[in-house]
Amino acid sequence: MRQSIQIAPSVLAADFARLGEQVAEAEAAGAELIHIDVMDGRFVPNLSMGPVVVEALRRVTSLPLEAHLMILEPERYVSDFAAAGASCILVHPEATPNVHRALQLIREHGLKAGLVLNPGTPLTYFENLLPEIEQALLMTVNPGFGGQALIPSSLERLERLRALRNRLNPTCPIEVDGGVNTETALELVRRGADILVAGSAVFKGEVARNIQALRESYGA
Ligand SMILES: O=C(CO)[C@@H](O)[C@H](O)COP(=O)(O)O
Ligand SMILES: [Co+2]
Repeated sequence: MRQSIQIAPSVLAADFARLGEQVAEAEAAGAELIHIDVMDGRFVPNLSMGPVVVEALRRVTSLPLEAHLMILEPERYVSDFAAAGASCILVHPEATPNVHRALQLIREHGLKAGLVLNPGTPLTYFENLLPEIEQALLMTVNPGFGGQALIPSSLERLERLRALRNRLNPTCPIEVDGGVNTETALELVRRGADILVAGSAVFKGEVARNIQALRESYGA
C-alpha cells in the first residue's frame, strides 16, 4: 500500500433532518473529505441535492467538499457548485457531449477536476484524460442509489486503472464509489483505491464507530 487511505462519507445516506450534525460527526471521527451526490432524475433515475446543500455544508465543516455530478450536461452547473464552495467537481463522460471541456471549465474555476466512469464505460477515457485530472473516480455500482452491492468486475477494472494512473499521472488519487463497507474495503485498497467513498457504511448507525470499523477492516 503506497499511501494513507482517505475516507469520504457520502451524505446521500445521512439523516437529512440532521445533515450538519452528521457531517460534524464524520469530521470529528477523522473523515478526510465529504462526498455530495448530485442527481437529476435523468442521467440517473433518482433525484437528490444541488448547490444549496454544498453551500450549507460549507458553513458547518472545514473538510473539502466534493460534488459528484450525476446530471446531464454537468458543465452548466460548474460555476454554481464552485460558488457554493465545492473543492472538487467530478463529472461523467457519459453525461456530456464534451467531457474535456467540462474538466477544463472546472479547473478554470480553480477547483480540482475529477473524472468518473460508470461500470460499463471503457477505461480508455482514463487513458486519454488522466493527465488532465486531479482525481479518478471509479464507480463500483451503477450510479443513482446508495446501499447497493459492489459489482465484482470492478476489482479487475480498479487494478487496470491503477496501472494507468501509475504510468500517466502518478500523483492522481484513485477513488472508488459504491458498495464500500467493512467486507469490501480491504480488497479495494489492495487493488489500488486511495479514497473510499462510503455512504451506508458510515451513516447507517453510529458514525464514529462505523468509520473506526471501516479503517480497521483494511488494517489502518
Ligand atoms: O454516487 C453514489 C451512488 O450513485 C454513491 O456515492 C453512493 O451514495 C454510495 O452509497 P453506498 O454504496 O456507500 O451506500
Ligand atoms: Co457518489
